[in-house]
Amino acid sequence: MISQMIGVGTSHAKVILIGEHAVVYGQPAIAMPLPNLTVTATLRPAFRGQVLDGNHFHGELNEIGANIEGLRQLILRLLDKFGVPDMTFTLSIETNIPQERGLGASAALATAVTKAFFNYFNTGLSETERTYFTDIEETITHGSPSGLDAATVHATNPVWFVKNKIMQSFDMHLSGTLVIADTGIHGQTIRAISVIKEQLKINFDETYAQIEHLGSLSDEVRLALVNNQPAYLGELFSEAHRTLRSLGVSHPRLDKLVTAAINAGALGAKLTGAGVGGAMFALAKNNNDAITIANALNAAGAQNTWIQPLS
Ligand SMILES: C[C@@](O)(CCO)CC(=O)[O-]
Repeated sequence: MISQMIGVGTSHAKVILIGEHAVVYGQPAIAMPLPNLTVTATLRPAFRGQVLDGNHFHGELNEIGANIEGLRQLILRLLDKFGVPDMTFTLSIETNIPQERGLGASAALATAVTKAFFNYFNTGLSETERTYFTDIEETITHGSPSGLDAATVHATNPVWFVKNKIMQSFDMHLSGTLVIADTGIHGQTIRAISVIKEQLKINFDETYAQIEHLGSLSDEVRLALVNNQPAYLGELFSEAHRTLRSLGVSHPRLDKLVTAAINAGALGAKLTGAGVGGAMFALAKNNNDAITIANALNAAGAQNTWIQPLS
């Protein structure tokens, strides 16, 4: 196989606007790309070793910590696919996506690494293959992912997603700005998913009704995005946060940031991603309001904030 001197792959973060958790049970969800938070993987041949060199880890592939087992398994599968299990290389990873905050860092990393290998071996990468390889990492890191993260870290538009059924990008026409804030606490996808599984065991009817309610909020959010109804959209986001909180996947720090955003003039706010830590976002009317809200979030203890216009 003819290879390039180096192989480069990039991908970006995502924010789930609505439908997290409910998407695991077949309800629709909407997520959008965050193009300013990116990851770049660069694969270079080396004289010895199979070395990962990233901001969050450095070392031999076989000695790397258990927290990146998903990435290790993905790389082994890629080496296998290209028939070079013993290839010696350095894989450099540069990223500004915060890890384990529900912003798609692991799916973005898996996609960037997959692209770097395909690029190195001069091979076209189909969407099916990209999803297949990204899922190898995601399944180990997150248990049984819905596929929403994997779909959105490669998208250029918002994605309407129903597990194993629909993945559709759509245009929104909303005047408004998102302010995303990091609680500084690691989100815990596997734990958060099991919180809801437990709730279903204890009280199926009520829990399932809440999951369906989140699904119906996704329908409404899509309409509000397309019809430019920011005030209504804000209410829908806040209602989703209340529902996720009553399902047990919020966190006092997330609730504090949601309240701070609303008090600072946000139209609505909610956690995003799996919750139990991680990130939240607020919807601001415009960029000026977004700055005021970001300041309020920082004052309320956010570790970091990002402003993302919606139009
Ligand atoms: C909690 C969840 O809905 C989102 C995690 O980013 C899990 C999933 O969709 O796989």
